[in-house]
Amino acid sequence: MDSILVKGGGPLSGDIEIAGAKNACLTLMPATLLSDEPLTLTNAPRLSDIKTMTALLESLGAEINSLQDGKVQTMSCHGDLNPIADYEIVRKMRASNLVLGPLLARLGHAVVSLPGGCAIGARPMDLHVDALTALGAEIELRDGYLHAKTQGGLKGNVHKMRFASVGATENFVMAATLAKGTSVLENAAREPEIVDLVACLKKMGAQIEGEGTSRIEIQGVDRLHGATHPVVTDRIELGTFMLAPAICGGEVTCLGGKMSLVESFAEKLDVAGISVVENARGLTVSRKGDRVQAVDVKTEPFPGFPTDLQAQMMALLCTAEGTSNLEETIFENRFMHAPELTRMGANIEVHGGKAIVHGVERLKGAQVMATDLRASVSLILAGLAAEGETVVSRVYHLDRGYEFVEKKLSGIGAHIERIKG
Ligand SMILES: CC(=O)N[C@H]1[C@@H](OP(=O)(O)OP(=O)(O)OC[C@H]2O[C@@H](n3ccc(=O)[nH]c3=O)[C@H](O)[C@@H]2O)O[C@H](CO)[C@@H](O)[C@@H]1O
Ligand SMILES: C=C(OP(=O)(O)O)C(=O)O
Repeated sequence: MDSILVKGGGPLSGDIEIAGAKNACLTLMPATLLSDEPLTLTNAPRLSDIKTMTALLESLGAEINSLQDGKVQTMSCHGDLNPIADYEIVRKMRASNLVLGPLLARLGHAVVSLPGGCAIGARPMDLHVDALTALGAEIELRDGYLHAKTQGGLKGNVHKMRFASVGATENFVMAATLAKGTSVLENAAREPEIVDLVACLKKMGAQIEGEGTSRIEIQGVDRLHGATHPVVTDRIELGTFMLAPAICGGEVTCLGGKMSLVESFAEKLDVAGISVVENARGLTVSRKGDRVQAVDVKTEPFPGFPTDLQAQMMALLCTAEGTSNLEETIFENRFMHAPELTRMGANIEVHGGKAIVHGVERLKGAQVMATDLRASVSLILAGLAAEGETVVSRVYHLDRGYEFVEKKLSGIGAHIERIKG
């Protein structure tokens, strides 16, 4: 297994390119199951999760061509489809569950293994099951698989979710595009990746209103057609790289970054003493003073502070002046980076879903282990600012969500290399 070696150093400077969003691409790709015409995605990120989704869709009967080194994905589902999403692929990634809604809509039945993914919480499927059941699906769990069927196709209905789940919103919206009549989802998630999915579905001929609000209305159509769609910018990669100059000092421009994608995150950075300026090229980030100031953070569904930036923000706050309180409200087990940061000299207390970070002057390099995707990158960020060398092991999680991370960070002056293992 590969490791990443980071040497703490001075300020960072230059430009860093932000890729298309993993979490948008992982819901846009299954949308190809909804049509027998080709769907082309441009600005796709080059990630292992995209390869996993490619393998999954191919196993279901999709033809996929990866062009321009993976930046363009053309997909077509014109032949017979296999309704069974096998455990061996699905277990690798939570987002595999996003084939359930499209398969049900297109075929009227599907058998999808319960998904795997990062061990950040239990992550059940009940909200997906409830949402699709509201559209007339009959779903039961047998042998670790969700067996779903419909009697004569999906039918439009009004459904209110107990919690604004991102994935359940995506499954409901995709399924409802081909359902008979009108469907309404109340308490829908509002994440930019959902807005991007809807933009693509509309290009494919879907009739949808209200994306980006908590009420999405879908008028079912008989069929969807082909389309070409650019994947929206990855706001989590953006936020992660914004933290590099915040932690190390210097000035970095995140190319293609937009304030509207990271508003609540940038507000917290401002309180911590980090300047973020939007310009024609992206977001330019620099530290205002010598030392970052403590700030309290609570994760929430969009437009609140994203849970996917909590670990990286904790890395920043480890060396802040004062004490920061972090509250994780989305996942019940998402502080696994805290003991690893402690190995580097951080002073962190974790009590259930709350963490108290007492800022220290400096972190020190250490051997640490990445436990999940965002934890991995938080340890790299911490290593960039620490005295000496840090070796982050088990970085396969990292490759799920960050393309060419060593190359991108070296490009702004970081000392980082991959040790093949
Ligand atoms: C591929 C993708 O887009 N992943 C993102 C998506 O994950 P994902 O779509 O899995 O996240 P959800 O919004 O569904 O999950 C949020 C919370 O709801 C719970 N829940 C979810 C579904 C369900 O049926 N029952 C249930 O209880 C989960 O355990 C979790 O505690 O949104 C998360 C929250 O912003 C992000 O961290 C992930 O990066
Ligand atoms: C938790 C994440 O991804 P997934 O939902 O694919 O596990 C993430 O992107 O931080």
